[in-house]
Amino acid sequence: YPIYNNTLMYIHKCVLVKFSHFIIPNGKRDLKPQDSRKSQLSSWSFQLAGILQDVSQEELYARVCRRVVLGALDGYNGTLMCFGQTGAGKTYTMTGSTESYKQRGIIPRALQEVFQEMAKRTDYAFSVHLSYLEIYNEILVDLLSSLQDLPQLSPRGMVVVEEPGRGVFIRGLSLHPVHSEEEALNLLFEGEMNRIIGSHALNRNSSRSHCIFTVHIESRSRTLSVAKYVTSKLNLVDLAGSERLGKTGSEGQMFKEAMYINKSLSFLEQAILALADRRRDHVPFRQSKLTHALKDSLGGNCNTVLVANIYGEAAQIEETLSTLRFASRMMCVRTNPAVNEHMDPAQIKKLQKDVHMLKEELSFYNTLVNRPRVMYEPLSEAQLAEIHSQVQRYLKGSLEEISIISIRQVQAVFAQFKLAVQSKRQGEGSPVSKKRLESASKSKLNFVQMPEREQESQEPDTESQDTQESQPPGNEPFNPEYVYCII
Ligand SMILES: Nc1ncnc2c1ncn2[C@@H]1O[C@H](COP(=O)(O)OP(=O)(O)OP(=O)(O)O)[C@@H](O)[C@H]1O
Repeated sequence: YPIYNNTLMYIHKCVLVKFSHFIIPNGKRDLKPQDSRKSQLSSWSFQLAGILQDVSQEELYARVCRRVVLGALDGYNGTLMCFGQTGAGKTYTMTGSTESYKQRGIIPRALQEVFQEMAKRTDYAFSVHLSYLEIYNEILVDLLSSLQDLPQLSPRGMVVVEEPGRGVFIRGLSLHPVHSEEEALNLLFEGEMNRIIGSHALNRNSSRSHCIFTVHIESRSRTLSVAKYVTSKLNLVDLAGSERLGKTGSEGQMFKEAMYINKSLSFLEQAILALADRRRDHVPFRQSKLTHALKDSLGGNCNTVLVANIYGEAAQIEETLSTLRFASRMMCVRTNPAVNEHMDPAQIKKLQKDVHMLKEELSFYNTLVNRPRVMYEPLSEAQLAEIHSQVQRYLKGSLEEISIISIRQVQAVFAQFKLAVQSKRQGEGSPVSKKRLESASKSKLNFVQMPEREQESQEPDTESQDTQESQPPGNEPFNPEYVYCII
């Protein structure tokens, strides 16, 4: 790819990171910037997932983000993070341009997708909350705090905390329920506005901060009354631009801002290096507010995508190389995405109560129809042995029928038949050992849910069915092929 072409204003803006080969052009010595005398290299290669050159916002979203956003609706945490030098297009990529609808960025598109997809998944009840955090010079700022009636917390009142079962979260950061794309977009714009107002009031540059827009999703099945529910966090991160201190000659407040940014980005890089190194068991997440806030969003069970924004100008080669180096390090971080499932204690209690009530109903019903022997507890060893013996006697013809007393018993009988067929096929013959009997009764579900093809192959043809029907029950020799006809 002809990256260093001075005629290009932006080369495309986004390099995305995962496995593939990205090569900066060979032998373009003339395009090497004047001030990189230290390096004699004129070509570099980086392991990245792909390069997006001059692509539309729509294509970028489809290729890089959609998978992560849909994953969040299934219960996987997701992080989409833009990284790169100042002015390389991170905010454009993440939020987009206000000039036209077509140029909207990842966040508005992700919100649209979340609500559209939720409307399609009618079997689930979703709830969505939003938060918008800014980290400026190691100070946490809630960009949506103005929307709450609660007294405003001072920045010092907000802290990054970790709790078992809840993971990492910011204590004091406001969470806002949203029910439609429109509501969610309003909050995004409110946050953006607060970011600008805050930066004017405090006389600081709004682009010199890290921003984390988080979509918190919770889903519960509407059809199954299970105590299980699923949660996820979709973090959309616009990092502050990296910049060499010497290059801009910044001083005063700008110098301080740049120092904080570089420090936090360097801690981010250290955390990523540690995450990528399997021999390291400690990852220094607590070194900065940024890494601490992103602790469970970089590696672990999270779907993480880094979008590295770069300039296509030769004069920016130092920053471009440093961005790509960072990106290729991120490539080495192994993640193991997993659904965040939780059990709702209140729902568990309710289900236990329901089971208790149903058991009482059943026992009442059994008494009415004079069936007091029915048991609903798992079968004991003695009961399993009795079933084993009954089935053996039935197969030999010495027992005419097995009386049905409960569903559990029917399942254990079925499991016995299955074992008998299997051992006959393997030429082992009966009797079936007690150990196999126990394991068969445990595997009753497998038996009930036999795959269709297996069922088909074990079903006798009509002819043999007829033959079997015409045989008198009782003293005929046991033919396992017919067992499933009985079933
Ligand atoms: N792909 C693009 N197409 C058109 N304009 C773009 C593109 N990328 C960025 N721009 C424009 O370039 C300017 C700088 O981009 P942007 O503010 O997104 O950079 P940034 O990396 O977020 O900078 P900073 O680190 O200072 O926040 C903006 O005016 C933006 O609209």
